[in-house]
Amino acid sequence: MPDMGMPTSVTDDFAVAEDACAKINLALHVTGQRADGYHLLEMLVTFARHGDRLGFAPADADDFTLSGQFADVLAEDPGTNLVLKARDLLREAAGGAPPVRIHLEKNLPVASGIGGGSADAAATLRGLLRLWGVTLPSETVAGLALKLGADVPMCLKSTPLIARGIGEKIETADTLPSFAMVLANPLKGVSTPEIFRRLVTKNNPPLVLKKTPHWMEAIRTTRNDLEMPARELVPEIAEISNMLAAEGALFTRMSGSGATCFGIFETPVAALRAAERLHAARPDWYFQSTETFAGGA
Ligand SMILES: C[C@@](CO)(OP(=O)(O)O)[C@H](O)COP(=O)(O)OP(=O)(O)OC[C@H]1O[C@@H](n2ccc(N)nc2=O)[C@H](O)[C@@H]1O
Ligand SMILES: Nc1ncnc2c1ncn2[C@@H]1O[C@H](COP(=O)(O)OP(=O)(O)O)[C@@H](O)[C@H]1O
Repeated sequence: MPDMGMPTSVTDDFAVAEDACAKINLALHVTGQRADGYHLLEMLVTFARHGDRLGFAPADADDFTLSGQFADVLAEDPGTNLVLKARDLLREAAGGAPPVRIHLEKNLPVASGIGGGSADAAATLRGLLRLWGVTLPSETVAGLALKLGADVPMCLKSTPLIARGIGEKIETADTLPSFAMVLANPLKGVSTPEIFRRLVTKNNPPLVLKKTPHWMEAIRTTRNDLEMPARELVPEIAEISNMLAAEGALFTRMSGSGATCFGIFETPVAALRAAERLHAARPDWYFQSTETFAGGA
């Protein structure tokens, strides 16, 4: 059932717990391409209260367990989980660290444009730094994050921001307000490289945010350049966006490379009611009401 935030979790019993909040690309402009093929991006990004949840505790031997709505997808191949990559990378950077038990409650759909894997990797870095009592320079931690994925440095911050490059050049967006939102996904995984391959124009106009106190106005003038190729690949993206709009969303857009779309609603109650109705109409799809964090907190 849709809810407004983080429910109680099995991870609450762990020595250290961390939220891995969903990343929402409010805007994503593709402005060029690097020599190595990676695309240059300019993004306005915020984070939702809803997300995965991780627990960390001392143990006799390393251990990793999974639970949650979307655990099954990852349970097939736990050894390749980004959580373990983050653990191993941090342990190496710290010059060794004791065994640890990690639990991941997987509430976010996988490969869905809201950066669940990146948020889990970032939460692992934050959680293990705390559990192990390790202090590293912030640039070192940011470097480890970027090694784990382009979105991981942003997820490390989990606060509204503008990111450039491939996501590593970050400035906080301190005046961005909180939004009441419904996340909607037809539960069709989307391959990020495939969406980038389908891009026709790679030198689109940059992200220009009008200096206005009305952020919704500013966001309306921006784009997600990956939405058109994603719609061609997954027709349900158009359908689910129309469903959000029909439920009263003030604004809808796809996040990242999809297929998750978000609808911004007037109030948290309006978002909750919309998610309930959408869930009743399509119980096989994913609808989640949530609120995003305000900047400058
Ligand atoms: C599009 C974004 C926007 O926040 O989010 P998601 O859709 O993943 O949530 C990210 O830039 C996703 O970055 P990242 O997390 O590194 O992408 P991956 O899934 O690892 O896919 C990597 C592949 O996608 C292509 N790729 C990715 C990022 C980028 N800036 N240019 C690219 O061309 C490359 O072919 C690369 O090998
Ligand atoms: N903890 C994790 N959560 C989600 N995906 C993971 C995780 N660890 C590894 N992956 C792999 O990373 C890929 C991208 O996942 P994800 O971060 O959910 O994508 P997106 O950024 O598009 O939402 C998936 O195909 C999955 O196999």
